[in-house]
Amino acid sequence: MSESPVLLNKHEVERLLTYDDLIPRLESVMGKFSKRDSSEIIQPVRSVVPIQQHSGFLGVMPAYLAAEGILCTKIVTFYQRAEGSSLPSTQATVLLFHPEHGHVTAIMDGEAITAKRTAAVSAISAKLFKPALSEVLCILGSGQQARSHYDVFTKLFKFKEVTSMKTGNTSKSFKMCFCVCDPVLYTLQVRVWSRRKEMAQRFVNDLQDPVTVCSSVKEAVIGADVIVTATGASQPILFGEWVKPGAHIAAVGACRPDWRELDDVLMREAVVYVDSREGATAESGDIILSGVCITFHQYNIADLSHHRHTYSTPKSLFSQAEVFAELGEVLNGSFPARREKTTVFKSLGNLFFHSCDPKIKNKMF
Ligand SMILES: NC(=O)C1=CN([C@@H]2O[C@H](COP(=O)(O)OP(=O)(O)OC[C@H]3O[C@@H](n4cnc5c(N)ncnc54)[C@H](O)[C@@H]3O)[C@@H](O)[C@H]2O)C=CC1
Ligand SMILES: O=C([O-])C1=[NH+]CCC1
Repeated sequence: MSESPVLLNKHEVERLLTYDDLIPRLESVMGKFSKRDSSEIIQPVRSVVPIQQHSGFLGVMPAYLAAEGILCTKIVTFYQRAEGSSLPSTQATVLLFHPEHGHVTAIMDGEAITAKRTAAVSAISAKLFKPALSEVLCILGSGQQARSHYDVFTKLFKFKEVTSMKTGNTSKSFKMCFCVCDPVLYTLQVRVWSRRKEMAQRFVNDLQDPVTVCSSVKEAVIGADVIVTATGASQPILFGEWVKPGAHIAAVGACRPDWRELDDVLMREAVVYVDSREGATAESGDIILSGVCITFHQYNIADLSHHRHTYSTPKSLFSQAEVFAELGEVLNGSFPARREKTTVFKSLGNLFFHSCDPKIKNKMF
């Protein structure tokens, strides 16, 4: 009989899964995933069961990494919760299997995995696409994802080095000036917006460093270099006309085909990157619904008497946003990072198997 599976609770997963390990591992597996070599990685688009009476969903996300001997699945539920609900809106469990014998070897809390994985992938997108000089980070939402994004973004991008300074600068964004021509360090300014201002205030109260609470999305995003959208919104909340040209948006919410966080203008004008092309086509309302509100199609149909007629039905004045590349395709060198443009990274969370990282596996044996 097979041994009992190892159980890893949220606290243990949080301790074992560090951003320092997670980020390079994710970069490597995303690059491999985008090569679609099924002898290396198999991960189909997740299956999702709607739980209509309770505004929720159950997702099953299996994956197999042959070379690393990782066979696993995440089981996740996500709900649209009322503001201030004490229940988490995303909950998950990750199961690891013995690839040869098929028994379960580990059962891990997936909430911490989901929070850290998602934020780490967004941070990788920001490393690749954010403007070279990024001083203002804006976070829309104040929940679990907002917090993990705050943690990793401020860890990675807190201080920016400017090497070309000739004189000391008195601008308030500069924190220290060692001496003329030395690198100058300045603090990243962080702004946060949430539907209810007190929720944003509560978010900020838990943090060490100063963060500005904004009263509107517009106020929060104007002039921002990097914007994270991590809300449960199902209608656009971020409008392209407010977004600074060249900014980078990590769009984390709106993971259903009929949910959106970003408007058509932004989706059309930005260069759009995704975690998985198939996932984006099946699940991203920001992509699927962009440009479809005003539609007219013209097509010819041979009728029964063999005369061709032109039929007019709604046709797109604006076509659907196009996916430019997967993050993995940039990481593996197949597509460029168009940092000079406004960029959107539309995250759906299809990649999670990095969480079964060697440290967690070591813990099991
Ligand atoms: N891309 C990915 O890999 C993942 C995406 N998600 C999605 O990210 C979003 C945030 O997830 P969590 O932080 O776990 O949720 P949460 O419940 O902890 O936080 C949700 C935030 O969105 C706000 N919000 C809810 N409805 C809103 C609306 N209609 N308009 C504006 N703000 C609204 C809430 O005030 C709260 O600040 C959800 O849509 C979730 O499904 C979650 C996990 C992974
Ligand atoms: O990757 C994930 O676990 C999820 N993505 C969207 C909701 C849950």
